[in-house]
Amino acid sequence: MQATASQSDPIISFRHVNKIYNNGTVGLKDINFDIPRGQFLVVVGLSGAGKSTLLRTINRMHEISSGEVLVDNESVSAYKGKSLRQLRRKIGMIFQNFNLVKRSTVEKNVLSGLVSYYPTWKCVLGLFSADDRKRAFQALTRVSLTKKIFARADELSGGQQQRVAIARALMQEPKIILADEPIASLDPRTTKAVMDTLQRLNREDGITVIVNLHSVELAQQYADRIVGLRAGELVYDEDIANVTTEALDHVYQTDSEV
Ligand SMILES: Nc1ncnc2c1ncn2[C@@H]1O[C@H](COP(=O)(O)OP(=O)(O)OP(=O)(O)O)[C@@H](O)[C@H]1O
Repeated sequence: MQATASQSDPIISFRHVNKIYNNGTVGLKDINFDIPRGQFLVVVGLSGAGKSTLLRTINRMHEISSGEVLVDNESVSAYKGKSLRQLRRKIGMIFQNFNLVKRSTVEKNVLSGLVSYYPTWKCVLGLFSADDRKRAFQALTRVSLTKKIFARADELSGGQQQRVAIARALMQEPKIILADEPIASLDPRTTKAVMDTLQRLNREDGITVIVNLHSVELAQQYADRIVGLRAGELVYDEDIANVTTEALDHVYQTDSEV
């Protein structure tokens, strides 16, 4: 599938997106908004508000029930097989629990970001080209972790492991990074290192970054724009210049308080 987007088009658009889980739970309710290329967007909201669901509709980890999610002007629902793999290549994803192979080296974990480019057996046997190993080194340079390249992943701190996960995503040369609560299990110092790394990739490489966060303080510190979800609905959407703590508090009211 050929992307036909120009630089001024949004990189992602939500058009009347609804997601109802099989058990009837409403995940998302009539979501409508655009994300411009190169934005650092933070999504906030109470636990269960729909933040993870929203993020996962972008790379089709979750299927939507109705509406449209567009990436580069193409509806992601239309992608199948090879084209779906290509869509997922341009979207890196970072998880709260890092999703590393803990007994493998940092280098092998980073190289596994190429899994959609290599046959699985080559990945399992670790048969990567010298060129790709060079790229893995460069990706680790971007997250300031080259010294740990031959360490086992489980020898690293949580923050370092998350930066390995970011380096792994960089191997895909992503246009978009989705980060689902990337700092939820980290202490304040390592949180800063991870958020600073995401900010650097956004500013220096122009990668569009979308981060789900519980912390309003961090959201205000890093975001270009904050959107807020409550019970699957978009209830807040402001550029950072217009964000006020009082208005954000409204996002965190429970249904009985609204
Ligand atoms: N696989 C699923 N099946 C049924 N309901 C689900 C499923 N995944 C999520 N939900 C429900 O959908 C709603 C939105 O969940 P989601 O995980 O997107 O929220 P969240 O804002 O990311 O929460 P948290 O901050 O706790 O991660 C919640 O009510 C949740 O219980």
